[in-house]
Amino acid sequence: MRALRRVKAFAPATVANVSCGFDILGFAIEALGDQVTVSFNDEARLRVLRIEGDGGKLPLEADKNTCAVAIHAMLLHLGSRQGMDIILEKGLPLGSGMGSSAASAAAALVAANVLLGEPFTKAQLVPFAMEAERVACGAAHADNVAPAILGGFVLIRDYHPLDLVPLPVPEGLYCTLLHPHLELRTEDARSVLKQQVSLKDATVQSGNIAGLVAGLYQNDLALVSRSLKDVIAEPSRALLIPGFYALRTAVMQEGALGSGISGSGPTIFVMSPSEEQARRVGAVAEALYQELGLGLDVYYSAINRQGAHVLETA
Ligand SMILES: Nc1ncnc2c1ncn2[C@@H]1O[C@H](COP(=O)(O)OP(=O)(O)OP(=O)(O)O)[C@@H](O)[C@H]1O
Ligand SMILES: N[C@@H](CCO)C(=O)O
Repeated sequence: MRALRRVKAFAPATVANVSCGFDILGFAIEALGDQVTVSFNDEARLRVLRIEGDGGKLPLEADKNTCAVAIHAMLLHLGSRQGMDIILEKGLPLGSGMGSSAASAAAALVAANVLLGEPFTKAQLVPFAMEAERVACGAAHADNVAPAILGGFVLIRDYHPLDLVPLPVPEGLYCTLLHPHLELRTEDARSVLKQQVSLKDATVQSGNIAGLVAGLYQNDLALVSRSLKDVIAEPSRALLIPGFYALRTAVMQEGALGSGISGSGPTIFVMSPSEEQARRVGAVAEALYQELGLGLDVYYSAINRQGAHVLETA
């Protein structure tokens, strides 16, 4: 078989935390994502040749761009000095809470892995993408990169050692993503979190994460709905998102299953039992934000079950 010279891959946006699963749960969405093309070079180094769609905001330096940082971690593990060129087509808004840095790293890893003849399974790529998250936001959290690579819902049962548990996706589950026109850096949104949790809050949060996982397994959307609550991160972060609680009230009145901050925000995710319901929720949210005089982008999406995948090879 002829060796590959170039691989282009896509990785989806992701919703991390999913309310009660701070740093330990995330899911992938269909609506948008990043594309990365990786090819060999003879320079024995990684080069980010071009970035499109970022408005010139992202770094081309290989030690700062999450595509190159992730591939570097992978090559280091292999003991390889192979040079690669990277082109990033950014489909995700920056600092949105939709796993922008993770999508770049995930797409780059899947492309580079295929280029190298697939020395790694998809799950084995996750630790390399976590190194990219460390560079992007100061914390090597896996709740965006794991679902971006694997698709669906992924639970991070433990980080030491990393124990990933893919979870079932209930039929009909649909997501509305409400992206207010502001940028919130994950690093800043992590800095507002309290470092101590009360026993009472730990108990409430444990009940909800267990309920959410059980709801996904049992295809029980009522249980999913009751479990979409966060008493740990949301109370501190909601203050950074204008209209957060008004939006929650409005979408719940419209029949949503639940809502929460997507990752570190400012995007708010809303879960619905059908696409039709998700669209009604979006319309209500748009009207409310218009009333508040604020800008809002709305995305509708099923849960992405495939995760990062190859688009083209040459
Ligand atoms: N390819 C990339 N290389 C380097 N930095 C990136 C890349 N893509 C995004 N970033 C930056 O990484 C930082 C952290 O991004 P981050 O993924 O935290 O944003 P986000 O979309 O808000 O996601 P989330 O809150 O879900 O983690 C942002 O400042 C963003 O501009
Ligand atoms: N779990 C991370 C996700 C960031 O997208 C956080 O909440 O900071």
